[in-house]
Amino acid sequence: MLRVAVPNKGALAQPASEMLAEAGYRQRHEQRDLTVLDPTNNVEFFFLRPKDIPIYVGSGELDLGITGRDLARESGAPVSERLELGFGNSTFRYAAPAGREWTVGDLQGKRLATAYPRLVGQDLAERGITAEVIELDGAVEISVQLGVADVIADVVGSGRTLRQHGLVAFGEPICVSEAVLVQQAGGPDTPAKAQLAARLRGVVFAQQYVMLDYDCPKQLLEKAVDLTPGLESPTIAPLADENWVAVRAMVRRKDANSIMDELAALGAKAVLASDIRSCRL
Ligand SMILES: Nc1ncnc2c1ncn2[C@@H]1O[C@H](COP(=O)(O)OP(=O)(O)OP(=O)(O)O)[C@@H](O)[C@H]1O
Ligand SMILES: O=P(O)(O)OC[C@H]1O[C@H](OP(=O)(O)OP(=O)(O)O)[C@H](O)[C@@H]1O
Ligand SMILES: [Mg+2]
Repeated sequence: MLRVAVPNKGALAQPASEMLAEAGYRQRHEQRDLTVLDPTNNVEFFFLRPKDIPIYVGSGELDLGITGRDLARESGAPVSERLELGFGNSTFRYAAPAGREWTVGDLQGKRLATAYPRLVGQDLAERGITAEVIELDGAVEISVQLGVADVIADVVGSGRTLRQHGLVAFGEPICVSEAVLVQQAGGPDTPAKAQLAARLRGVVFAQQYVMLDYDCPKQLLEKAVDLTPGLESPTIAPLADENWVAVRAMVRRKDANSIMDELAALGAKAVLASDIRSCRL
């Protein structure tokens, strides 16, 4: 039976479970459940703190886990990334009170609060900077206001929390993070691990694309196909009106609207975009 760790709380919990459900796996209905058995797929899911997941996976007790890249690096556990999952996107950055220009050199001798002491310690050491690292568990942005720190290093998503507390980020991000599927570094690969990864890859990929359908006058087909080459090549189907064809092709979600604009300008009609839920390529 494949044993898989899933975040039980926090920013990754819901999207991780939704992605697994989309990939056909049974997920918990009760927020407090710590395990769910999926006998159909021969998988047992363990709902754990995202910070602890690299420890379980790195030790080999669990086969795969979903966590943040930043947390995996912070843990120091021997895990490797198998797949980027495209949610939980954040940067891990230094921040300090707004109102002056900060540079990383200004960190020298400061009191620096963080929930990621290992990542920060490594970064400071690489830069040859000495600072007093104050380890907190969360709500790090408020520590400056409360007087226990001069600067912080923390996760930035939208940047709203920093702004709310009068802080500005500075320096290059220490880590650019997203949710990742991790496995034990150098651990054995098995068909069961590969199957779960392939199913998730199908969902991740599907989320990055939409399916475009449109009607195209035959004489414009070549130009239209240039705009929508699809993965292999687009499907072209005849219409009752022999001067027109129906075209179907996958396009990147981020490009979909501009391609639709161009198709409409070209003379295509009934240009439709629809979601793809999963795929195998
Ligand atoms: N606001 C956010 N936007 C994007 N990603 C985020 C955000 N907050 C956290 N993350 C990411 O989610 C992952 C887990 O962080 P999270 O804050 O959920 O865990 P935690 O701090 O251990 O739990 P909790 O906040 O519930 O105590 C990390 O990889 C982090 O980078
Ligand atoms: O840039 P934003 O979109 O505002 O998000 C960033 C905030 O979100 C996370 O906090 P979380 O809710 O996990 O609380 P925590 O600090 O207690 O972990 C993170 O630690 C930041 O504080
Ligand atoms: Mg948090």
